[in-house]
Amino acid sequence: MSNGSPFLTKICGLSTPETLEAALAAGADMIGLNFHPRSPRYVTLERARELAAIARGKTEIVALVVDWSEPQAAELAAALKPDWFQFHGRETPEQTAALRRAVGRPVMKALGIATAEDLKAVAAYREAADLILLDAKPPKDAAFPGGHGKPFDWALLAGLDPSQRFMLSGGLDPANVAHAIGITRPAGVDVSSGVESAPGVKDPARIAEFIASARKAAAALQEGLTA
Ligand SMILES: O=C(O)c1ccccc1N[C@@H]1O[C@H](COP(=O)(O)O)[C@@H](O)[C@H]1O
Repeated sequence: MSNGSPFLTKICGLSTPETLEAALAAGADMIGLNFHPRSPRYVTLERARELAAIARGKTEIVALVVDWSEPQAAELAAALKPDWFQFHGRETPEQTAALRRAVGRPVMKALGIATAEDLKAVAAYREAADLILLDAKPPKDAAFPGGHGKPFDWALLAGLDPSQRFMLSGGLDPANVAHAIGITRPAGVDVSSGVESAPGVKDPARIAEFIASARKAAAALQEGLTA
């Protein structure tokens, strides 16, 4: 659980003004714009700028990229001016640090978790990234590395250094997010497919339900911790 910092909710892969407005109305702390071309949530720079103009100052704008070079990422930083970058590929700790220097803003680094062994990688990113995002690993034959709506075994996180701040993602949805928060005590939660009616099609009602359920569970946990 985050040590005193506010609990974060992130709705990722928004691609229309209507669903972005739904995320804002529901109180999303972060919204993700997905620049991975093979994703069903992919947005062009033009569309991203349109969405960012609506979102700026109301929520934190996160640009999601996969295995980009430093010049590519710096160019997007200048063109979009997101508040955060999310690196969701195979970026090493050194590449993550170099990318953070290149974009000049906070970064979150996604790490795939399938076994206890995978947790060993987390410590190496502690200095390189501002936030760690623990996600499920993609299926073996997947065309893109995230957004598959599959959870990992949350009990594995009992083996994580308790001082490690992280955001949880992978297969979260309105029905399971409270349970996931209770088990893993994350600093925040990130969702994409769990608030969709079809791949890439966000559902405003599910977005509202997800955020309300996550906030309620985080508040209950916080109360329990401070009582
Ligand atoms: O959502 C995508 O299409 C995507 C594509 C490439 C990299 C990451 C992607 N999404 C991220 O994956 C996790 C989990 O998503 P889900 O809730 O299981 O669908 C989330 O962090 C998204 O930001």
